[in-house]
Amino acid sequence: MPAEVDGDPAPTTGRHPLDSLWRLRHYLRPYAHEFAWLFLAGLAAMAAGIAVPLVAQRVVDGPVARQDPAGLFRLAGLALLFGLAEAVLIFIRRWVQSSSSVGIETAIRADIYAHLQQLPASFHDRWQSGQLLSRITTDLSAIRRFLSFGLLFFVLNLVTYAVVVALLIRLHPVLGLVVAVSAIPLFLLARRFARAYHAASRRMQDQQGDLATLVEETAQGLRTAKAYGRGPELAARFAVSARALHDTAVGKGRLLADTSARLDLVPNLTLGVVLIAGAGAAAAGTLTIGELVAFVSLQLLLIWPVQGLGWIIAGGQEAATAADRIWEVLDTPPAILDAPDAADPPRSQILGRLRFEGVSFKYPGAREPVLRGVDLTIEPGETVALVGATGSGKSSLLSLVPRLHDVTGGRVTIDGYDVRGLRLATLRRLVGVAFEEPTLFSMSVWENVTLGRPDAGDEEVRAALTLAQATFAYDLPWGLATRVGEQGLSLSGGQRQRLALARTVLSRPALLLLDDPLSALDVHTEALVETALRRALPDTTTLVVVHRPATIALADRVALLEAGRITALGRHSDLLATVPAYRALLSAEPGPPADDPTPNGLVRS
Ligand SMILES: Nc1ncnc2c1ncn2[C@@H]1O[C@H](COP(=O)(O)OP(=O)(O)OP(=O)(O)O)[C@@H](O)[C@H]1O
Repeated sequence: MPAEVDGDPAPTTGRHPLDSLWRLRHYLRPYAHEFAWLFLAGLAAMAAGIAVPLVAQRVVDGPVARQDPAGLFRLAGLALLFGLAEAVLIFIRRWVQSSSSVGIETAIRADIYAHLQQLPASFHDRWQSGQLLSRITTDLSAIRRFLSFGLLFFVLNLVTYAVVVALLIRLHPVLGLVVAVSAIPLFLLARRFARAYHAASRRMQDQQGDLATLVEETAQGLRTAKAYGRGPELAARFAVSARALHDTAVGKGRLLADTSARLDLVPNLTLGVVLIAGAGAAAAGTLTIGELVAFVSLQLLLIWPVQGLGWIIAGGQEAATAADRIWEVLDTPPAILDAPDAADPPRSQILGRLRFEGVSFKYPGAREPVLRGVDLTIEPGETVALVGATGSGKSSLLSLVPRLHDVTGGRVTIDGYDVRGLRLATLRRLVGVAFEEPTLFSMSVWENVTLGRPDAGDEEVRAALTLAQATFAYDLPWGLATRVGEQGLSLSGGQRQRLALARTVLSRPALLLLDDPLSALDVHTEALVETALRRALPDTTTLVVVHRPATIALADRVALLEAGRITALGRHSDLLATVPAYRALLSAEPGPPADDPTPNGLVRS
């Protein structure tokens, strides 16, 4: 797959609005039994409900007309029995209903979450987290609500309508046909409403996602906002977004109210016509009083299905647009996957020779490549410092090794294996990465540090913490059991970086990629960590992005990255002596123009 479409949201096609919902049908399969019972119980309850007016007809035309108390009691008992059966069946239906729809919601949520984990970093770069959050919460709730109530009542109400109309036609064909014809305006109204509501639902769900993103950004950036006194601006942005959501919600509510009123009018008008014409027919003797009672009672059974139609269509459209939004995520192909014949070499066979061979890389959608033909070989156990101006592509280069992104040209190899030909799980065990901005999850220090090595023992964890100069963790209120990360104990930037580094080294990778992971430490502590790293991991190949000359000097070699290319490679002291651009970068000296990388006789790429 070309990198340009790597992680792009799936394009929306001109499909029918309900297609997305229909595509979720395989989630119903495990609950097919429960749904079958659900519909059976629903249909049986409906039949019991319809039977009551028919019994009433027998009562009026039979025992009441003949003044037969015994027959009256018999038929009244029968009506009572139908009523009881209806109540029991409704109870069974509700009982079954709750578990299956929640089960389906949970299964879809699990799939979305698993898929999000597989999607490449470029997908997450471009999707707002609030949009993902709203899909996995509110959109799924809309689908659950529709599966619990809407779908069932849609089917039951349709069947009720058809059965009742058939019975009405049997009772009195002309009046029955009047009721049947009333379905035409109902259909037209419902179709118009469905279209308008579909658009409003989608707008509202997108706006909910925007609002969730805003709230998340505000929570994360609260300190910055306060420091710059930007609270009022953020509040104003929030108010605009909240107002838009409010307006859409009100519009949707009014659309539903307006349509419900029109829908309501149809059965009530029909009832009026039937009452007048029915009374005439009864007077003319073409309809018995009992039949008229049954006709009107049956027709009253149609009031709720018609009244509920607006709600059901609204719920169906909300579920359909929610399903659309969910498929936009699920249809995005996970571009970075295991190759079919992916290699899985044992760790003991990997020495750790890292090579970038003519590596080029362009972010999806970007006009210019960030890296253009990078050639660099790092020998097993060697430490190379990667140096370059801000934005020169250092982090991008590192991200290609564990395949957070894939190269768009050339290749990256580890001991001759193209990283794209290694199993992802193997690759990520071989490569340990520590970033400048460390992520600590809302878990204990122990869980955070052992994330890549859940089997690590006390001694190994202690050694990793010592190496990363992170033994402060033992002095936290609950020692390593102290919860950190979001909603956990607040740690300083340097403390977080050292815990993240301990996590990286604990996994004993063959290759260590350190993306300025000690920037928050003082120079002295940084040097302590770097020296300890080299002593404790002598066989580990290390590529480290650093800025301070004292730390750079600890590396075996230094690579200078300029405008997407390695323009100089050699020992720190040699580069200082011979490469003006390098000297300029590490001091306050102005360097040569950016388009004139002059590496002065050192290894050039
Ligand atoms: N996810 C991304 N999507 C698109 N462009 C990106 C992305 N990340 C970085 N870039 C662009 O790629 C270029 C190189 O960024 P990169 O982060 O690799 O530089 P860097 O050398 O590590 O910078 P620094 O020293 O400031 O961390 C920059 O111009 C940046 O705008």
